[in-house]
Amino acid sequence: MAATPITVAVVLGLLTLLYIVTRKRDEENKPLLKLPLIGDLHSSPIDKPLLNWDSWTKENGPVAVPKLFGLIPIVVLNSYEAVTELFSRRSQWYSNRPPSVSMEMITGAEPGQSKFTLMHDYDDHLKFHHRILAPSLGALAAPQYHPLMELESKQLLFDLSNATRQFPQGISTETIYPLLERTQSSVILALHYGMRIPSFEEHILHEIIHIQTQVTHLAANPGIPDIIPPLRHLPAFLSPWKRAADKLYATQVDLYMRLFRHGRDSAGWNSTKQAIATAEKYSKGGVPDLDLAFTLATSIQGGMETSPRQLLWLFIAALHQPSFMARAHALLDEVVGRDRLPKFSDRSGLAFIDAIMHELFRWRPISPGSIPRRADRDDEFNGIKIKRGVTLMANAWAIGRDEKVFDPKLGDTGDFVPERWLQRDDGGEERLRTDLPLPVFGQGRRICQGKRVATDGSFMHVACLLWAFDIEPADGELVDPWAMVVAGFMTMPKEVKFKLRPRGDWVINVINKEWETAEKSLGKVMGTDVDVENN
Ligand code: HEM
Repeated sequence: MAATPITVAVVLGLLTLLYIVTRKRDEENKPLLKLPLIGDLHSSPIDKPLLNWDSWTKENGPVAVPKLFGLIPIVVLNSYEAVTELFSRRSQWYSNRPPSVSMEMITGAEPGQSKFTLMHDYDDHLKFHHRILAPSLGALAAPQYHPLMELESKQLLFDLSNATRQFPQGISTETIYPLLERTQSSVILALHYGMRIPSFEEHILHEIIHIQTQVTHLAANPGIPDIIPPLRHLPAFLSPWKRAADKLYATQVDLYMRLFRHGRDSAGWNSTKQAIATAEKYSKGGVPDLDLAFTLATSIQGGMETSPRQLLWLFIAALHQPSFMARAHALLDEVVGRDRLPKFSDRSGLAFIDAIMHELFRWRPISPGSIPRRADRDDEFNGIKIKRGVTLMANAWAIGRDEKVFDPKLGDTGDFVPERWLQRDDGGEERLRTDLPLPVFGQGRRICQGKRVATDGSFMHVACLLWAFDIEPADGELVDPWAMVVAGFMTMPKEVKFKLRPRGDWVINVINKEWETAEKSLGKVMGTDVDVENN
């Protein structure tokens, strides 16, 4: 039976009234309103949002308590010291996310129990799901997924070299983006489900992107039940939100279970098989397939949308401060040569390329406000009161510019200076610094579970792109490194046109030869069907 609009309006009105009255009666423990994952702090002004954050951080110091929409207090952590103290040292009180009714409703879950790892409360269930993910996203899995990343980088170069022939006068970031998106989607889907994405036109890719867009939209924009949580209890026939949430849940179950079965039944190692093996080993009563399917799906959400946007900033850095390119080219010629593409086995000799990748994540963190946390007790830091239940955001933009951590003597923190990530070891060799943070991945118990996959993949793509191409301004095009757009809770550069030129004929020859002869069967690329924890 469908409810009439009048019934819905009346029930809504009553519930709103009830909610306001109960809140007034219980001022002390009043629930905080649901926040969008990222609010208007960085989405205004629309044009250059982070320019605003820069001066705002300088004015406010290490911790600021602005009001979102002028109403809701939110604690913003602007220094490495503040985020380390709260999210790492006091992590038992700062490891939950702010409540999100929508994200629970679209996974058919109770409060705090969203089936997405990202939004679940930090309890035993979540710890166990982190445990399930760890072997397939960490160091043990790297030898399994490195050949996959090398393969996808080869296709990226092959696709890009074709595209550069089509656009000799200049190629735009909008033309390149789908090629980067295909590359990363193929890495993530092959890693998780043994499913390569050979072309951007693949139907399954668009099915996933379509669902992700709906989920990200809900995560970034509060719905009415987020503002009036009791609405979650309305039955579907009275609630348009419940009907929409149930529909999105059913669509997700169908998709994630199809992906899960594909992973379980396909040839070669992948994260689905690893998750099943890990769950069987460590759980007493077994883990339902649907739970595993959503846990794996959180990683595809986190993994597919992020890295391609981050990589676009490489082109902006190269156009804005091109001096690092000559050094990168000389190093790649010396270590890799001109007869083959870079491989992971070259990495120890390519510290400067690793430094470029790290600087990219610091200079233009694509999720500058990170993913929020909530305070689970009344607390105080540096004289600033933090009220229980309040939302906290780690300002990755400001933390990456914290001069107590990133020494400005090594380069202005506003500039793109890869050298800040290098130091000499006892033998005089230049090595990547491992003592500096990458704030874009968060910190403490809820740190990004896919950080290793993201940085390994980005290293390989940056090495291959710089090995193959010169990046130069297109005639008459000015590059503004501040020009960016906000997409969901991420930022990406505004469209810009530039020249992407193969560094010589040898580049095309090597790319064509390596792509033609590459092993593309995942059963072979991903190695044998093993539990990596037993290796
Ligand atoms: C450029 C790439 C990426 C960025 C910038 C990024 C950023 C983040 C951030 C900021 C968080 C929240 C951290 C916190 O609260 O402290 C997060 C969580 C997460 N990320 Fe990533 N991520 C990236 C790639 C990936 C990849 C490749 C995967 C998996 C293959 C992944 C899986 C996850 C998961 C499962 C969580 C949830 C952790 C939790 O809430 O307990 N991410 N990511």
